[in-house]
Amino acid sequence: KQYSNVADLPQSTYDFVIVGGGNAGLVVANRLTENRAWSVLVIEAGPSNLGILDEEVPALAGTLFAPDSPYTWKYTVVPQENADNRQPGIPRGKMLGGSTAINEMWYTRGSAEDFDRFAAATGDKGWSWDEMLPYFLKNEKWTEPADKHNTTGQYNPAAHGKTGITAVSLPGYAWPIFDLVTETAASMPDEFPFVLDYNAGKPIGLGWTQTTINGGFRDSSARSYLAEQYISRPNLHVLVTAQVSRVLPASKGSTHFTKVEFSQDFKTLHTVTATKEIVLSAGSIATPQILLQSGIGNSTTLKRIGITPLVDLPAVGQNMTEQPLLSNSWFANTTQSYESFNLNATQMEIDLALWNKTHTGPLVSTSGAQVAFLRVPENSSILSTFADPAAGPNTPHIELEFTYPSCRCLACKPSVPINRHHRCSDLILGGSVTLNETDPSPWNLPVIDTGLFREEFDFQTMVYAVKQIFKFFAAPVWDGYLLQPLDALVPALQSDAGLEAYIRGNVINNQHPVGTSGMSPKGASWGKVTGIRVIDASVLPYVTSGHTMAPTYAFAERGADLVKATWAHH
Ligand SMILES: Cc1cc2nc3c(=O)[nH]c(=O)nc-3n(C[C@H](O)[C@H](O)[C@H](O)COP(=O)(O)OP(=O)(O)OC[C@H]3O[C@@H](n4cnc5c(N)ncnc54)[C@H](O)[C@@H]3O)c2cc1C
Repeated sequence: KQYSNVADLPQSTYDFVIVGGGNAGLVVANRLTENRAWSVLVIEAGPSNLGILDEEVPALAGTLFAPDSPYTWKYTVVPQENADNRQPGIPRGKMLGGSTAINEMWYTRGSAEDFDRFAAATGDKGWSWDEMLPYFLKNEKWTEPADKHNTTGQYNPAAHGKTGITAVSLPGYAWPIFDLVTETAASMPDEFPFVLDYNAGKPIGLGWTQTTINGGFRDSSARSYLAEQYISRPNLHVLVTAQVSRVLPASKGSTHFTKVEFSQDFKTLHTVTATKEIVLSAGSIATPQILLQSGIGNSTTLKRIGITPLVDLPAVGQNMTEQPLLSNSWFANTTQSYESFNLNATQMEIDLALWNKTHTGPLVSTSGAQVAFLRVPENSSILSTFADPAAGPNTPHIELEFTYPSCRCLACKPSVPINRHHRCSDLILGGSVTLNETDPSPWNLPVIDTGLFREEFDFQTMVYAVKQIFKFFAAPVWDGYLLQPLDALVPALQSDAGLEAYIRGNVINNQHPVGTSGMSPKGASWGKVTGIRVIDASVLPYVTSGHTMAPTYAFAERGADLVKATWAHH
């Protein structure tokens, strides 16, 4: 049952208390309450997802993570010295479903090598590709696209789960650029080979995007793992609009944690007790923030800001890896575009009426339907100068997202630009989440550094990637369709200096931070606490070579199994 007022909660002691009702948290809540003898409380800072139209309609996602959205945390990053000291945003979902309720729904698992590297880093082969694949399948319910088109040759059925909980489907509306992208790739097969299914372990190539869309609706973790048949379980309580400040030890100075402290008005503090475990699933920014506020982190820093250290664990909040993202836009000679409904109220009414009636049409689309996962060439000077940060030879360095013709800024209104994102999916080492030292109040936002382009490999790879995009769109297929580049891109096409300035002046974060509570090697002797487990994207030791929702689902499925195994006989 869902509660919005703490006074209505029927109990103050649960077997498990889960902090954060997002991607991972709701998987864990669902799986633990399969055991009817266990009681579970989820505490979520944001509101319920129900009744929010933008959360239902895939194409309206952009409003959910816009800076003025009520459904995101207002995190900012420190000036990024390798990106013209700009401070690109890093939104995170703040409602039931967490970031799966506001994200762009791309379902990408990463490469098999990414997971084998997790297994090597942790000494736990349970995180390897072969052992994680059953968890991907357990999460996934392969679903036909909204337009029910024939999907033969667009994915590998053998790689997908049919009976899981979260819907995954292929694009459900045919945009005109599909054929142009396919034709261009076919004319450059060495550089843009076709990949039937980038989720089968070897993602390199250009193929069709898979997304968590169910019959035209976004399928967030709230819509799937908290569907009516689950939220109605008597042993599952979900409290919304309640923000957790700390986890508290069983007794003063103890490293066994049993209580969760939270508030609904940022004045009155409440606590609930977990008799078995507290599961922290507040995401890559908030989970380390809560740990630090609770005295788990770098003891020296904690003491300096007046927090009593309980466990010295300097890695908390450190080792963030993220991905740089850059949009490159040209004007296009078409009226069939995202822009038609973004900027034209009448068109939006027509498209929304269609969506309401049939759950089909352009609004079932997320940002793109085709994607290329690529490596910089093995003989390039980049790879001879820098160590290859990828997990292996079948792991991409670059992702090119071919988005629909769109324009999200009014300045572009008279024309219709085609908008392509791409980003390096390599590692940025050294991003961090730390407490605000001048005011470490638990209700304050933490200090975030995503370390954009701190690694020169990332920058050089971005240069290479943009040049590949220029080559792709110079193909004759685009004549007559593609018009001039947007003004910002013009200098980039003219000189290397112009390209560098353009990249540094426009790169942003890709919303995939991980590693801030990264897993230690199995059996590590340091930083031990009992009573708390972290299950969310923050535990991934490195970012995968793709987006982070699918890995988080799979990690949460395995995480839930590990919790179950611990308490199987209690
Ligand atoms: C705008 C955007 C677009 C993205 N696009 C994609 C995409 O297309 N494909 C993809 O794979 N990935 C995408 N991602 C990334 C992906 O969604 C996240 O990596 C993943 O969902 C994170 O899961 P999580 O469980 O760690 O955290 P979240 O899903 O963010 O869940 C954390 C939850 O904890 C709650 N919380 C936080 N602090 C507290 C507190 N103190 N007390 C109580 N509750 C708290 C939050 O409100 C939230 O509900 C995107 C992310 C964003 C933000």
